[in-house]
Amino acid sequence: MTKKGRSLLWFRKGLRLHDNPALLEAAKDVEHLFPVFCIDPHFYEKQPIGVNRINFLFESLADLHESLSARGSRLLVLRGDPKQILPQVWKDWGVTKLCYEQDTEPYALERDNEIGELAKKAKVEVKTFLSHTLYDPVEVKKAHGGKTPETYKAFQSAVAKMPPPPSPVRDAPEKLPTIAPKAKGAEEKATGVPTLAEVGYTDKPTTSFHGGETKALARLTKSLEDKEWVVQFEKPKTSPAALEPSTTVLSPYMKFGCISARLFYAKLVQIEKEKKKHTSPPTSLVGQLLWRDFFYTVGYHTPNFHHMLGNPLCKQIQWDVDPVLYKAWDEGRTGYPWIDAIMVQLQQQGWMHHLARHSVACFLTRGDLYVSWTLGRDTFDRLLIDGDHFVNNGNWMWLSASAFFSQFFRVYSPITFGKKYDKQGKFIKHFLPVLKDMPDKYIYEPWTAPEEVQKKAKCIIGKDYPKPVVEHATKHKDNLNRMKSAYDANKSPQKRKEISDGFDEMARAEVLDMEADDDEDEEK
Ligand SMILES: Cc1cc2nc3c(=O)[nH]c(=O)nc-3n(C[C@H](O)[C@H](O)[C@H](O)COP(=O)(O)OP(=O)(O)OC[C@H]3O[C@@H](n4cnc5c(N)ncnc54)[C@H](O)[C@@H]3O)c2cc1C
Repeated sequence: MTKKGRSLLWFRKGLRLHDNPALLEAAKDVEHLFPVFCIDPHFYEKQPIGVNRINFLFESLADLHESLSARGSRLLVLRGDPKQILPQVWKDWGVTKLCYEQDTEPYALERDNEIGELAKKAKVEVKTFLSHTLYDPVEVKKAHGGKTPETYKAFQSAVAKMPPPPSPVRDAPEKLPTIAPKAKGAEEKATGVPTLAEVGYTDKPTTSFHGGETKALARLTKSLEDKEWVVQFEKPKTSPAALEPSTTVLSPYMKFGCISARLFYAKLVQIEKEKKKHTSPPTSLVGQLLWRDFFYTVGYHTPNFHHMLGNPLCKQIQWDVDPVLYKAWDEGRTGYPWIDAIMVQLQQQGWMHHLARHSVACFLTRGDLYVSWTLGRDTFDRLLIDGDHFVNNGNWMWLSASAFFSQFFRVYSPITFGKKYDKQGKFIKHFLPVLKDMPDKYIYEPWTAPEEVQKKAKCIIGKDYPKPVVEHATKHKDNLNRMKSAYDANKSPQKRKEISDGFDEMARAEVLDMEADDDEDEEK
């Protein structure tokens, strides 16, 4: 049988050849296959993305290009708005079928709807596949009696009624159809990936985590090597202060789809079966994957999930608009070494442990600074290499006690929490070398060190390292009262509306534009 059609495989997330149903479909029974990635200005012009994250993406694309090349194909990197460039290339290349993995983020839904319409007009067949999550959010809602599961428990009981997550599909064939040799402009586009400079970045990446399916699979294998560690994994028992990460650091690979969630899940379930005795959700590793799916499900079904205003799940809270405090937090200058070291880790590595994220998110919002969670979300979105729409928004709402979690009186101390894991403050000294000679006794509260000690440590507080921007002991108590009033107000629809109406979105935007002019929470 001679193969005739030409298909276009559009990579967006899902930057992998394993467990990629869209790829299998695109490669099936066609003469030529065009694997395409569009560098969409939407993602890096409208909102700044840190150099570590964009570099991680480019490394992932380069890896994909290599793996495709080994199979006789290549990655065609196009630049521009996919709504404009895809119709152009499918016309130029005579494409008859368009395949891609579904993306449920709001921007992607709108974009893909428009592209679907354009394809229909051009008589290009469209085939899409759900392979970024374990479960289909639409099916989960159905299993929950047509209601959105708004708690992890509700999500668990919904998925318990569903068939288990689909097994990963087979790997890409060893030989893929070639791109059509004379397709207009295709050869020039097959140059792989632009350099950082070409897309306007002057800084060099600083993270030690590198993108790509090859690295992702190696990391998965290494993470699961010690089966005892896997079956005994309990997230709250892993250390946020470990310099060698105490969890898998697979999140950036999951974000870009360099690793399949279904493959990760299948491997965990296999190990659990083999070992018999194992920890359980929510704290086990399987539990971590379910958290991800939970946020994807609830986020998909909640309008304005990424805003406070117009978001039915989110408590309306009159957060302070304080550019000075926000910037101090964003730049790691709060004067609390535990908080600042984590923020420096974010800038340098683009990744922090989950409980470290808890600490800084609580500090920015209800704990200390009383600044809006959406500002913290934006900082994370800019700097995290795993910055993920649903997971980031969901966790920020959680930590600010705006949704999902309501025990706002349980506040992380910026002084004692880190100490439980790292008495000597090795983590702090690593990320804040200015404090490296500060005696252990003062490392979490250097402003309490006598002048002589500060001099000896060559770190004068207020000069070499900032004084605390707020006094935790008093501020967190004031904030508790404010949170209590906010929670009371949210019980009345009228008062809730008054808070929303009074919240100044413009002031919030100005903060973003401005150029630098007792302990434990519920742990997951
Ligand atoms: C304020 C805040 C913001 C966050 N923003 C993000 C984000 O933008 N992107 C992101 O991937 N994670 C985010 N997290 C969740 C979590 O901190 C990271 O997923 C985790 O620390 C990644 O490290 P790991 O891969 O070693 O996790 P592991 O513990 O090894 O877990 C395995 C996988 O499970 C998933 N996972 C783990 N914890 C969570 C969780 N709480 N919610 C959802 N999925 C989870 C991740 O895909 C992770 O790779 C955020 C947490 C907080 C508190």
